[in-house]
Amino acid sequence: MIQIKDLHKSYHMGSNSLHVLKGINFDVKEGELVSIMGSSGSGKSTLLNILGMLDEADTGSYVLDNVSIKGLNEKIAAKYRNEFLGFIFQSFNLINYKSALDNVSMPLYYKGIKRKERTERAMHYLEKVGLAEWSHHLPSELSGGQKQRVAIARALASDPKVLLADEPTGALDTKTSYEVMELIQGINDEGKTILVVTHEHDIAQMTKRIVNLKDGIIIDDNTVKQVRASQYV
Ligand SMILES: Nc1ncnc2c1ncn2[C@@H]1O[C@H](COP(=O)(O)OP(=O)(O)OP(=O)(O)O)[C@@H](O)[C@H]1O
Repeated sequence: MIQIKDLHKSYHMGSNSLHVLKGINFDVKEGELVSIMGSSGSGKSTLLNILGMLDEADTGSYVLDNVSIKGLNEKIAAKYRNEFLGFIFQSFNLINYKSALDNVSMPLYYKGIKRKERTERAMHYLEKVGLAEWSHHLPSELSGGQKQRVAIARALASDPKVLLADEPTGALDTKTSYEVMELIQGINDEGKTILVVTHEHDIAQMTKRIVNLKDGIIIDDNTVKQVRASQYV
Protein backbone atom coordinates (compact mmCIF):
# COMPACT_ATOMS: atom_id res chain seq x y z
CA MET A 1 0.00 0.00 0.00
CA ILE A 2 2.87 2.37 0.92
CA GLN A 3 6.46 2.19 -0.34
CA ILE A 4 8.95 4.74 0.91
CA LYS A 5 12.52 4.76 -0.38
CA ASP A 6 15.40 6.84 0.88
CA LEU A 7 13.35 9.87 1.91
CA HIS A 8 15.24 12.98 2.90
CA LYS A 9 13.83 16.24 4.19
CA SER A 10 15.56 19.38 5.43
CA TYR A 11 14.15 22.65 6.71
CA HIS A 12 15.92 25.86 5.81
CA MET A 13 15.91 28.94 8.01
CA GLY A 14 18.06 31.73 6.62
CA SER A 15 21.53 30.29 6.22
CA ASN A 16 20.81 27.40 8.60
CA SER A 17 19.39 24.10 7.53
CA LEU A 18 18.16 21.21 9.60
CA HIS A 19 18.34 17.73 8.10
CA VAL A 20 15.26 16.12 9.69
CA LEU A 21 14.69 12.91 7.69
CA LYS A 22 17.93 11.20 6.74
CA GLY A 23 17.04 8.32 4.44
CA ILE A 24 13.79 6.70 5.51
CA ASN A 25 12.86 3.34 4.00
CA PHE A 26 9.77 1.33 4.78
CA ASP A 27 6.82 -0.43 3.25
CA VAL A 28 3.36 -0.79 4.68
CA LYS A 29 1.16 -3.57 3.36
CA GLU A 30 -2.58 -3.36 3.02
CA GLY A 31 -4.29 -4.12 6.33
CA GLU A 32 -1.32 -3.29 8.60
CA LEU A 33 -1.63 -1.34 11.85
CA VAL A 34 1.70 0.44 12.33
CA SER A 35 2.91 2.93 14.90
CA ILE A 36 5.64 5.45 14.22
CA MET A 37 7.38 6.14 17.50
CA GLY A 38 10.13 8.49 18.55
CA SER A 39 10.93 11.23 20.98
CA SER A 40 10.10 14.88 20.35
CA GLY A 41 12.02 16.23 17.37
CA SER A 42 12.81 12.80 15.89
CA GLY A 43 10.90 13.65 12.70
CA LYS A 44 7.58 11.84 13.22
CA SER A 45 5.33 14.74 12.19
CA THR A 46 7.57 15.58 9.25
CA LEU A 47 7.27 11.99 8.05
CA LEU A 48 3.51 11.91 8.65
CA ASN A 49 3.06 15.18 6.74
CA ILE A 50 4.88 13.64 3.79
CA LEU A 51 2.84 10.43 4.03
CA GLY A 52 -0.30 12.59 4.24
CA MET A 53 0.74 14.52 1.11
CA LEU A 54 0.71 17.75 3.08
CA ASP A 55 4.42 18.21 2.44
CA GLU A 56 6.98 16.78 0.02
CA ALA A 57 10.31 15.13 0.63
CA ASP A 58 13.40 16.74 -0.91
CA THR A 59 14.59 13.43 -2.37
CA GLY A 60 13.48 9.82 -2.33
CA SER A 61 10.32 8.16 -3.51
CA TYR A 62 6.87 7.66 -2.08
CA VAL A 63 4.40 5.32 -3.74
CA LEU A 64 0.87 5.17 -2.34
CA ASP A 65 -1.50 2.54 -3.70
CA ASN A 66 0.68 2.21 -6.84
CA VAL A 67 0.70 5.97 -7.48
CA SER A 68 4.03 7.80 -7.36
CA ILE A 69 3.32 10.83 -5.20
CA LYS A 70 6.37 12.93 -5.92
CA GLY A 71 6.00 15.99 -8.10
CA LEU A 72 2.22 15.85 -8.53
CA ASN A 73 0.60 19.19 -9.14
CA GLU A 74 -1.45 20.54 -6.23
CA LYS A 75 -4.82 19.80 -7.81
CA ILE A 76 -4.01 16.16 -8.51
CA ALA A 77 -2.31 15.79 -5.13
CA ALA A 78 -5.48 17.11 -3.44
CA LYS A 79 -7.59 14.64 -5.40
CA TYR A 80 -5.43 11.68 -4.30
CA ARG A 81 -5.27 13.01 -0.74
CA ASN A 82 -9.08 13.08 -0.56
CA GLU A 83 -9.45 9.74 -2.21
CA PHE A 84 -6.72 7.76 -0.47
CA LEU A 85 -6.23 9.24 2.98
CA GLY A 86 -8.18 9.87 6.17
CA PHE A 87 -6.73 11.96 8.98
CA ILE A 88 -7.15 11.81 12.75
CA PHE A 89 -5.53 14.54 14.86
CA GLN A 90 -4.56 14.93 18.49
CA SER A 91 -6.86 17.95 18.89
CA PHE A 92 -9.78 16.34 16.98
CA ASN A 93 -10.16 19.34 14.59
CA LEU A 94 -13.98 19.32 14.76
CA ILE A 95 -16.08 22.29 13.74
CA ASN A 96 -17.43 23.60 17.04
CA TYR A 97 -20.71 25.03 15.78
CA LYS A 98 -21.70 21.91 13.84
CA SER A 99 -23.32 18.78 15.30
CA ALA A 100 -21.50 15.46 15.39
CA LEU A 101 -23.60 14.37 12.42
CA ASP A 102 -22.70 17.48 10.39
CA ASN A 103 -19.03 17.12 11.27
CA VAL A 104 -19.03 13.59 9.90
CA SER A 105 -21.13 14.33 6.82
CA MET A 106 -19.44 17.61 5.78
CA PRO A 107 -16.46 16.07 3.89
CA LEU A 108 -18.98 14.02 1.91
CA TYR A 109 -20.62 17.25 0.76
CA TYR A 110 -17.32 18.30 -0.79
CA LYS A 111 -17.18 14.94 -2.55
CA GLY A 112 -20.50 15.75 -4.23
CA ILE A 113 -22.51 13.13 -2.36
CA LYS A 114 -26.25 13.91 -2.09
CA ARG A 115 -27.76 14.93 1.25
CA LYS A 116 -29.71 11.71 1.90
CA GLU A 117 -26.67 9.50 1.34
CA ARG A 118 -24.46 11.88 3.33
CA THR A 119 -26.75 11.62 6.32
CA GLU A 120 -27.10 7.84 6.04
CA ARG A 121 -23.36 7.34 5.75
CA ALA A 122 -22.61 9.73 8.61
CA MET A 123 -25.14 7.96 10.85
CA HIS A 124 -23.70 4.58 9.89
CA TYR A 125 -20.21 5.64 10.97
CA LEU A 126 -21.45 7.37 14.13
CA GLU A 127 -23.15 4.09 15.03
CA LYS A 128 -19.92 2.26 14.30
CA VAL A 129 -18.02 4.40 16.82
CA GLY A 130 -20.84 4.05 19.37
CA LEU A 131 -22.21 7.59 19.13
CA ALA A 132 -25.54 7.25 17.30
CA GLU A 133 -27.37 8.79 20.25
CA TRP A 134 -25.04 11.77 20.28
CA SER A 135 -25.44 12.66 16.61
CA HIS A 136 -27.20 15.99 17.24
CA HIS A 137 -24.85 17.16 19.96
CA LEU A 138 -22.22 19.84 19.47
CA PRO A 139 -18.55 19.01 20.12
CA SER A 140 -18.69 21.17 23.28
CA GLU A 141 -21.27 18.73 24.68
CA LEU A 142 -19.00 15.73 24.15
CA SER A 143 -16.12 14.31 26.19
CA GLY A 144 -12.61 14.16 24.70
CA GLY A 145 -13.00 10.48 23.89
CA GLN A 146 -16.36 11.11 22.22
CA LYS A 147 -14.88 13.96 20.18
CA GLN A 148 -12.12 11.67 18.96
CA ARG A 149 -14.76 9.06 18.05
CA VAL A 150 -16.57 11.69 15.95
CA ALA A 151 -13.26 12.54 14.27
CA ILE A 152 -12.67 8.84 13.57
CA ALA A 153 -16.18 8.49 12.12
CA ARG A 154 -15.48 11.55 9.94
CA ALA A 155 -12.23 10.03 8.69
CA LEU A 156 -13.91 6.68 7.95
CA ALA A 157 -16.96 8.13 6.19
CA SER A 158 -14.94 8.80 3.03
CA ASP A 159 -13.71 5.17 3.06
CA PRO A 160 -10.03 6.08 2.65
CA LYS A 161 -7.44 3.43 1.79
CA VAL A 162 -5.19 4.53 4.66
CA LEU A 163 -5.92 6.22 7.98
CA LEU A 164 -3.17 8.48 9.33
CA ALA A 165 -3.48 9.29 13.03
CA ASP A 166 -1.21 11.94 14.55
CA GLU A 167 -1.01 11.38 18.33
CA PRO A 168 -4.71 10.36 18.39
CA THR A 169 -4.62 9.79 22.16
CA GLY A 170 -2.39 12.75 23.01
CA ALA A 171 -5.23 14.80 24.51
CA LEU A 172 -6.95 11.92 26.32
CA ASP A 173 -6.63 10.31 29.75
CA THR A 174 -5.19 6.80 29.95
CA LYS A 175 -8.48 4.88 30.09
CA THR A 176 -10.01 6.86 27.22
CA SER A 177 -6.76 6.47 25.23
CA TYR A 178 -7.03 2.70 25.49
CA GLU A 179 -10.70 2.82 24.46
CA VAL A 180 -9.85 4.91 21.38
CA MET A 181 -7.00 2.54 20.51
CA GLU A 182 -9.38 -0.42 20.88
CA LEU A 183 -11.69 1.28 18.41
CA ILE A 184 -8.73 1.78 16.04
CA GLN A 185 -7.81 -1.91 16.48
CA GLY A 186 -11.39 -2.89 15.59
CA ILE A 187 -11.28 -0.77 12.44
CA ASN A 188 -7.97 -2.40 11.50
CA ASP A 189 -9.47 -5.86 12.14
CA GLU A 190 -11.96 -5.04 9.39
CA GLY A 191 -9.04 -4.53 6.99
CA LYS A 192 -8.21 -0.80 7.09
CA THR A 193 -4.54 0.14 6.81
CA ILE A 194 -3.68 2.47 9.71
CA LEU A 195 -0.57 4.42 10.75
CA VAL A 196 -0.44 5.94 14.22
CA VAL A 197 2.17 8.47 15.30
CA THR A 198 2.76 8.36 19.04
CA HIS A 199 5.52 8.89 21.57
CA GLU A 200 3.82 6.60 24.09
CA HIS A 201 5.05 3.00 24.39
CA ASP A 202 1.80 1.53 25.67
CA ILE A 203 -0.11 3.07 22.75
CA ALA A 204 2.44 1.77 20.23
CA GLN A 205 2.10 -1.69 21.79
CA MET A 206 -1.59 -1.64 20.86
CA THR A 207 -0.60 -1.60 17.17
CA LYS A 208 0.93 -4.59 15.36
CA ARG A 209 4.26 -3.11 14.27
CA ILE A 210 6.45 -0.38 15.73
CA VAL A 211 8.71 1.77 13.54
CA ASN A 212 11.10 3.62 15.83
CA LEU A 213 12.56 6.92 14.63
CA LYS A 214 15.56 8.62 16.16
CA ASP A 215 17.18 11.76 14.80
CA GLY A 216 15.60 11.23 11.40
CA ILE A 217 16.50 7.59 10.86
CA ILE A 218 14.65 4.36 11.57
CA ILE A 219 16.51 2.58 14.37
CA ASP A 220 14.03 -0.32 14.79
CA ASP A 221 11.19 -1.73 12.75
CA ASN A 222 9.65 -4.77 14.43
CA THR A 223 6.30 -6.42 14.95
CA VAL A 224 4.82 -5.92 18.40
CA LYS A 225 5.15 -9.70 18.92
CA GLN A 226 8.92 -9.42 18.30
CA VAL A 227 9.16 -6.39 20.61
CA ARG A 228 7.30 -8.24 23.38
CA ALA A 229 9.39 -11.39 22.92
CA SER A 230 12.63 -9.38 23.19
CA GLN A 231 11.37 -7.80 26.43
CA TYR A 232 11.19 -11.26 28.05
CA VAL A 233 14.69 -12.37 27.02
N1 LIG B 1 8.36 23.87 9.28
C1 LIG B 1 9.49 23.72 9.96
N2 LIG B 1 10.51 24.61 9.81
C2 LIG B 1 11.66 24.44 10.47
N3 LIG B 1 11.93 23.42 11.33
C3 LIG B 1 10.96 22.52 11.52
C4 LIG B 1 9.70 22.62 10.85
N4 LIG B 1 8.94 21.55 11.23
C5 LIG B 1 9.69 20.84 12.10
N5 LIG B 1 10.90 21.40 12.27
C6 LIG B 1 12.00 20.89 13.09
O1 LIG B 1 12.28 19.57 12.62
C7 LIG B 1 12.57 18.68 13.70
C8 LIG B 1 11.62 17.50 13.62
O2 LIG B 1 10.31 17.97 13.88
P1 LIG B 1 9.03 17.01 13.88
O3 LIG B 1 7.88 17.89 14.22
O4 LIG B 1 8.98 16.24 12.62
O5 LIG B 1 9.37 16.03 15.09
P2 LIG B 1 8.40 15.13 15.95
O6 LIG B 1 9.13 13.85 16.16
O7 LIG B 1 7.06 15.04 15.32
O8 LIG B 1 8.31 15.93 17.30
P3 LIG B 1 7.05 16.14 18.31
O9 LIG B 1 6.81 14.78 18.94
O10 LIG B 1 7.55 17.14 19.27
O11 LIG B 1 5.90 16.61 17.47
C9 LIG B 1 12.44 19.51 14.96
O12 LIG B 1 13.72 19.91 15.36
C10 LIG B 1 11.61 20.70 14.54
O13 LIG B 1 11.93 21.84 15.29
